[in-house]
Amino acid sequence: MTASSTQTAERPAPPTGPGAGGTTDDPAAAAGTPPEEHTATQSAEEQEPVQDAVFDLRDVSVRYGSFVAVGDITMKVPRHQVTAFIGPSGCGKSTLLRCLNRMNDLVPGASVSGELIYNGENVHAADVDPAEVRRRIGMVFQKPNPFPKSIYDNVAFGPRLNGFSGDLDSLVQQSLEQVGLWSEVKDKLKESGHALSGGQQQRLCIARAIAVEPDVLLMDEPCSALDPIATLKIEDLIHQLKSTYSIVIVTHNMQQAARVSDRTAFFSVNIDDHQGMRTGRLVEYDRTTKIFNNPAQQRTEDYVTGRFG
Ligand SMILES: Nc1ncnc2c1ncn2[C@@H]1O[C@H](COP(=O)(O)OP(=O)(O)OP(=O)(O)O)[C@@H](O)[C@H]1O
Repeated sequence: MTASSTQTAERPAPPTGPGAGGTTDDPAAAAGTPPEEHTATQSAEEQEPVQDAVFDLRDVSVRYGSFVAVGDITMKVPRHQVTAFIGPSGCGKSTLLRCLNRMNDLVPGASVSGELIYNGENVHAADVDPAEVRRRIGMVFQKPNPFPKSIYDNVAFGPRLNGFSGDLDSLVQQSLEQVGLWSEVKDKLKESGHALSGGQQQRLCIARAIAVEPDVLLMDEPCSALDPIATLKIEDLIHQLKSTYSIVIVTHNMQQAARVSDRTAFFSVNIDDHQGMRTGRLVEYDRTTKIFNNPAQQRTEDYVTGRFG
């Protein structure tokens, strides 16, 4: 039995959660629209403590110009576990994810306030090199994006850039083995990465990310362009990789969040009374079993049971 199927058996699928088939007094929720302006949020003290945190976010807000896309996020992300970010479209999941490795610095007009501590260091401090942050905190995107290079060169690209002086062939092999791709590609390493299937391309991108020996992997909807079989392979891979890396994944697929993650952060959108600004807020953050089986916030329950979003 695979790791992911074990998890699936232990964790009920989201639609069987506590609110499924239940009633609500909120007409907006009953109508399937989110009662955005009334979103209650969990206080930092109510969050399940994280003993060993790789990230410690303290009142982090992210703006595009004057627009606050996501506001006042306080949470600790555990080391060597999988943390899922879930929530309706536009609540700031990807924005927050991209801030963790300063990828959002590349977006014109984007700015961050608050403290985003990674292994005890503020990643936005003046003396921190964003390129080094991105080497230690790798990223895998929604759409597989191999470079227009050979399979070998895709994996070797980062180590070469970093001046890797060890045995590159071994490193490429190990990285491809870690993502379960070696046996499928070992006889065609010189062929283009684009000649692989979508699922293989995504595993190649993960191999490329881990070849530079990062500490953290950020994954932004890594399976949304894949078929169910390729998706299961990536989910199995995520289970294996978490013993080596801390992983944060954005997903729209709640069953996937339930299957792969140890902790889940549910975000939603609040509408500012005066300006009508739609700002993403962290509604609830806890162990995944709690979020899907017994959430503290009504809005979380409405979301995970499919009542809105
Ligand atoms: N480059 C940008 N410039 C201005 N606003 C942006 C930019 N990128 C995102 N936004 C806005 O920030 C808010 C959060 O967007 P983000 O993509 O982070 O949300 P999300 O929860 O990941 O959404 P989805 O699930 O649809 O991908 C949205 O209102 C979005 O329109």
